[in-house]
Amino acid sequence: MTTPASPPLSPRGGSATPVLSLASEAYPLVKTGGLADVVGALPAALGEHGYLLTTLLPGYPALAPMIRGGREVHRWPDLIGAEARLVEASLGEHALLILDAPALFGRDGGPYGDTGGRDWDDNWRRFAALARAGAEIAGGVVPGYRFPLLHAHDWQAGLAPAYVRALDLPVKTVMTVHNIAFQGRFDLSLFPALGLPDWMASIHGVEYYGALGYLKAGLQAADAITTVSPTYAREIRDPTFGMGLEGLIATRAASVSGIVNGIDPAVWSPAADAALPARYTAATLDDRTVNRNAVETTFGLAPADGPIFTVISRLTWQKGMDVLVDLLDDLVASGGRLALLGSGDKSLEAAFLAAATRHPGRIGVRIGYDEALSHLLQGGADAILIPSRFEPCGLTQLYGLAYGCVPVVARTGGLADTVIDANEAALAAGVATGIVHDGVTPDALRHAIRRAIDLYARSDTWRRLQRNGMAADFSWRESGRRYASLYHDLMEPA
Ligand SMILES: Nc1ncnc2c1ncn2[C@@H]1O[C@H](COP(=O)(O)OP(=O)(O)O[C@H]2O[C@H](CO)[C@@H](O)[C@H](O)[C@H]2O)[C@@H](O)[C@H]1O
Repeated sequence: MTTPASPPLSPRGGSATPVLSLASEAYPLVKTGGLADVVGALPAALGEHGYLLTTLLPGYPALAPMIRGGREVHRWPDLIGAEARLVEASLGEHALLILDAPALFGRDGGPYGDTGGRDWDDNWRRFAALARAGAEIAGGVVPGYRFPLLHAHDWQAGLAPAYVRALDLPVKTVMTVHNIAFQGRFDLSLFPALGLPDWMASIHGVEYYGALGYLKAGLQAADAITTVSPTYAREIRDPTFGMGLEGLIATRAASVSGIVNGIDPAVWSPAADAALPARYTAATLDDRTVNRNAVETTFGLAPADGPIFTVISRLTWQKGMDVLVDLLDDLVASGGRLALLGSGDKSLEAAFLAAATRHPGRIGVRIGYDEALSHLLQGGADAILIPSRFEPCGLTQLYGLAYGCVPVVARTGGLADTVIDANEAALAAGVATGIVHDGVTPDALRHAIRRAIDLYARSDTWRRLQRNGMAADFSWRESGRRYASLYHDLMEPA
């Protein structure tokens, strides 16, 4: 069905085409990972192309001040079993709708689980409510609002395209996969509570290997599917990366595309970063030394000649942290140091802390989540290690490139698409930006770390790597254009 060509109703007026972006996190309001960065940056990226994105977010406690200061525009007495209201708010230029449902979202802990990291038992209800609200809002349930296009991010928004279909709404849908490993699987017995038509309890709807699959539902129902890099878009057709969804992705191949993430220059720019003791550009890279010294002090590293590696990551198997942690004695013996910021699997956290105890002055570990510290590390460390087994796009290598913190990455997903290995040909051609290794094995990673240490010793070559990375364009310009073109094609098919 084609969207009627009626003039778009824009909540802020004007002639921009309204799009509802639906997600469980958005920087700077709530962030547990890269999803938030992307959802937070898309409105500005698409604004340049005539689309006005409004982001619908759950009313977590962190949003309480905005809920208090916002304007109620709708109420649901029973949204998947909970009372809810919709509050209009904004953060600077970023238009927001907040789903205020205290029974679902008004609780301490993270967006998905309690303070101990245990998933909430009712996540199925919380994110079904978010998705149902999103579909209804896009369809026009709230006076003054209608969105001809709904853009759903990850499994938490995955049911939204299914609701659009079930309610037969004149809304086009895009499902973006930031990580196919997280799928939102729940017991099939919960299906009746979702309020979807019976036929959707099948493989053609939300059923998935005898369970409910929220991401699966979105992939099945959406008009278009995107993921966050071209390589990952190809990889997820393969069982190694598709995590059981490869068949569906392959079936829908004509509707799947990969659009690499950009970075938000308002947040990630070494020339204007308030979190850095010294701001710098490619022309003033010597000034980075001040930040490097701050990294040494903060992480208790003793001055030395070799490079300071950093890791800023969830400490998980996906990120290859189990392989890296076993190589740290070698990294130190080869002349490297490490400043790590991360949290995740308890056994990995303990293993990194043990390595720091074994190598005082050479390895510093900060377990936790610290946005400002992540900026200091990008602005002061020499190289960032990202040995991911799979990486849909990856943002920390992009921040590394922009900050002259040379990325050392596995050749997978978006890492393969954004870092050019410093082999002799690429060095000679002046295009190398980092070090890329094949496979996440101890040998491959050890070799990559040693290559980085050797290259670092060739200070002119290292400078060139830094400058090449800093000159590369990972702004949202091109990716924003590609999303805009997708939106356009969906709403006004040729
Ligand atoms: N301890 C810590 N303290 C402070 N900041 C920390 C931190 N640990 C991580 N971060 C920050 O969190 C973000 C993580 O970004 P990634 O691209 O690695 O995404 P992630 O795997 O979460 O998400 C998924 O979605 C994104 C977005 O599409 C994809 O790029 C990615 O491949 C996919 O796995 C970065 O902004 C990083 O600086």
